[in-house]
Amino acid sequence: MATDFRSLPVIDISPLLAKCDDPDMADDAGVADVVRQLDKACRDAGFFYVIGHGISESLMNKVREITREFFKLSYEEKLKIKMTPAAGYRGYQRIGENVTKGIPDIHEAIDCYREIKQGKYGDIGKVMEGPNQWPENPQEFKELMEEYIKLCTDLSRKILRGISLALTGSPYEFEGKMAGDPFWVMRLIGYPGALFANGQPENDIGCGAHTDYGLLTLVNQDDDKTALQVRNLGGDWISAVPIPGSFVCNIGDMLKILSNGVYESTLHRVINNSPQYRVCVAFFYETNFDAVVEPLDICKQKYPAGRGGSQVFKRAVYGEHLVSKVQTNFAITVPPPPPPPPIFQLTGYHVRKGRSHDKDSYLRKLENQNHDSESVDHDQKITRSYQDQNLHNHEHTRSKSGTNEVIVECETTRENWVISIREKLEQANRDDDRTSRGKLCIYKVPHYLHGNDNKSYFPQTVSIGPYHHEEKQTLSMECHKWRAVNKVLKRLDQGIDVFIDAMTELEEKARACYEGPISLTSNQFTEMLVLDGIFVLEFLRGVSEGFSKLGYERNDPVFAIRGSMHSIQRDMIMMENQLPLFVLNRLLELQARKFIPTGLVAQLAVRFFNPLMPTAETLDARHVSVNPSADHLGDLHCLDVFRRSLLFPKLEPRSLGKTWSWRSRVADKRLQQMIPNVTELRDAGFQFRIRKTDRFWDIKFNNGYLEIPSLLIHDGTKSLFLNLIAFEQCHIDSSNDITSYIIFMDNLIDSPEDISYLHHCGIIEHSLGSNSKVSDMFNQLCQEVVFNTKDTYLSQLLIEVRECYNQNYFRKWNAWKSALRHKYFDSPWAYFSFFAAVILLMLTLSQSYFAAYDYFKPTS
Ligand SMILES: N=C(N)NCCCC[C@H](N)C(=O)O
Ligand SMILES: O=C(O)CCC(=O)C(=O)O
Ligand SMILES: [Fe+2]
Repeated sequence: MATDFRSLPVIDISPLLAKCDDPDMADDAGVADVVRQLDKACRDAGFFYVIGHGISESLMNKVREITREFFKLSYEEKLKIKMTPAAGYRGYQRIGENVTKGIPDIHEAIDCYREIKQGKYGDIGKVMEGPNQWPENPQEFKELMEEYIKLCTDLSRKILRGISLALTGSPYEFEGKMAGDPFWVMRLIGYPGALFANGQPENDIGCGAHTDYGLLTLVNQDDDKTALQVRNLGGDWISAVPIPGSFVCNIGDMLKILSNGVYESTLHRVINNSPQYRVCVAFFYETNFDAVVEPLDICKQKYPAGRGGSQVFKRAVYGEHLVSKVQTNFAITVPPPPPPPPIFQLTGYHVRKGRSHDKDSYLRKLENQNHDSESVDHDQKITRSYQDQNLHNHEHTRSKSGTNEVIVECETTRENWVISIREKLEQANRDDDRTSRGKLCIYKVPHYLHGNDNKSYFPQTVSIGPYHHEEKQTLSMECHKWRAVNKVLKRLDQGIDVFIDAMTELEEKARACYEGPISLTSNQFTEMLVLDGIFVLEFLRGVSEGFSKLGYERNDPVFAIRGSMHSIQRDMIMMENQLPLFVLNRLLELQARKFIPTGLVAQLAVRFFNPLMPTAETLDARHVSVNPSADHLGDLHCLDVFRRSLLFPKLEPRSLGKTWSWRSRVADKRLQQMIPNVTELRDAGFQFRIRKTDRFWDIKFNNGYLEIPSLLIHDGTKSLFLNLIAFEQCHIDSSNDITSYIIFMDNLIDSPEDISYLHHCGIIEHSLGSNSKVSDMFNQLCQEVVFNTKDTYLSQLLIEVRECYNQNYFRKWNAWKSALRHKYFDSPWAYFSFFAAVILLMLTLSQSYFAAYDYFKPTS
């Protein structure tokens, strides 16, 4: 049971070692003293330093140095002993491949395990069978390690004799059937040095909070970097500051069970804040592989004191525990479940111009700087804060003890209980996320909408997603997709497996986003996700960061701002040509090897599609610098992101979901004519004025003036509008704001003259060649659209315009003016006589005035 320790005790175990082959060792005063210290350390912290252990400091150093030498080798070299499930999870694991609580650890490692004779432990053991993979370089690696393992095995057994005594047992409780044939694990670990942001270390989680699995761990760590942290009862992380020549020794899950929870397997983690690469060699001494581990009898009875009844900790089979841990650790076999949402404060990268390369260079550095402590970048502007994972093991089990069923609680404090509940909630959240069906959001354009307009709805250059997979017109782009994947892998110096595995995990969820059956097989679908996803991301990033930064030539036929960019952009916005955003997010995350803020992909997409914006105003800085996590939650795909950015800042929601009423929901164009066209309105005295705003939908009506923001129409606008409308039509949770706007404009525009006048007012700019093309376009846009004329953000405005028009308000005024003009002022003479009459009238009036004045004037 952990306490609120602030430091870890140092125990000189030499008196124990001196006597540890003597069955009566307990009688020795020196041994008794060590045993007392061990007992206290194991109860209070579950962690302690061991000195006087008999393994020479020079051997400890040598083991770390040779490990450091290995990690300095090229990836190519290191991957010669790559860890795979087929190799029994033995061998080299790259940075980020090990996963703790769903989060990739920023370390690389070699795992070695005691050899398992074929078939010795049946199916469970089979998973971990196979010889250890030792590197050829550095030389004598294997010999040195094997000697070290022997010494550590020996030392661990001896320390455990002391711990046996501390639990008031014989010295040999951890021998015989429990641990007489002990399994062991050795993990050689390298943690990249921290990068610095504004002089502050970046706090990469080298290894997330965890407990060790077996009996006892011996940590041999670098002397000059403080990185290992141990969690105390209050939740504070206490650093295990290195003591040269010592081992940091801690208790694993099996010893916790054996001791019936008296000794804690304490939560710990690693954060390397030093700019230098850190090496740690962890030796894990375990029980027998097939041991059924349950509390020792001596512990069942006596511990924990103070509570009635025998309290029995849940039992476990060590081999099963290990295998399940190894498999969830290893990202490649069992991909990490989606992490609990990290809290990100992100400034600087991808978001603001000029710093967009930061993240990429950060990653490159992460891998390159390993051994090069000089290359600390003080120019980073990345700040992050991971949500503290207060995850803690807690077990609450029922077990049979004689005939009485005893409810057992091992963590008694309320705090730990609360922590365990939180952990379960988080786990459920992750499971939910992993298994949940994706939400239907990518539709095929309904036949009634697309008619024969394939060009507007179907990709012409590049197919993204399953609907147009490998269609003839898009085939020539396929080789460029492969080229993009190669480029990414080369940049990351990484294999394709991670991407394939991640997409395999997302397959089901991704499939569920698409409407209707998809003919691709599982492999084809997954391959498509990898290929298309990486391709899309290269474009999004290329536009934001510069294609040359991503390693493409200036004259690349595809990955360049010129070239086929224009048509690719148009294809990538189509409704049938989408990938779920979570697929893109995951792929970007894998490239970043860490979590990226929700919304980063969306921001990249907003930039990428900016040229399609139908406004003359350029994108306001607000659009891209909004807090990424806040504004893009729930984004579905690129078309959805673009649509939302068009509506930014958000329109007030009018009603929940779509309302349905047969009377007002129409697809008949005549009934959709809610207001007259420009010519008619002008005749009725309405006036038009451009409205200065970057919200292109923000139309106002004041005193006879219709104020409309400028609209920029180019040759991609038709397809863009059609796809936006199609999405709003298909997606039940989407508002109909864009459709409303387009129907409104369609109402106004019937003829080229309408366009001509709107252009005259500055409201419409276009590059289609003739006004009639523009009016034709508008007249085709909403042909078959089903639209609720009452459910639009423009409802109020439409009512007012219609009322004014119907009451002839402006027309009456207008009619009066023109009647006057026509009747009385039809010639210059009419004006002349009018003015002559006015002057005569004024003269007459003044004459009358002076006459009256004379009459009444008082005589002086
Ligand atoms: N005991 C061993 N092998 N140490 C490595 C542990 C790293 C934590 C592990 N990923 C976890 O999730 O538990
Ligand atoms: O790197 C360290 O100091 C400890 C590593 C560790 O806790 C582990 O691998 O289990
Ligand atoms: Fe550990």
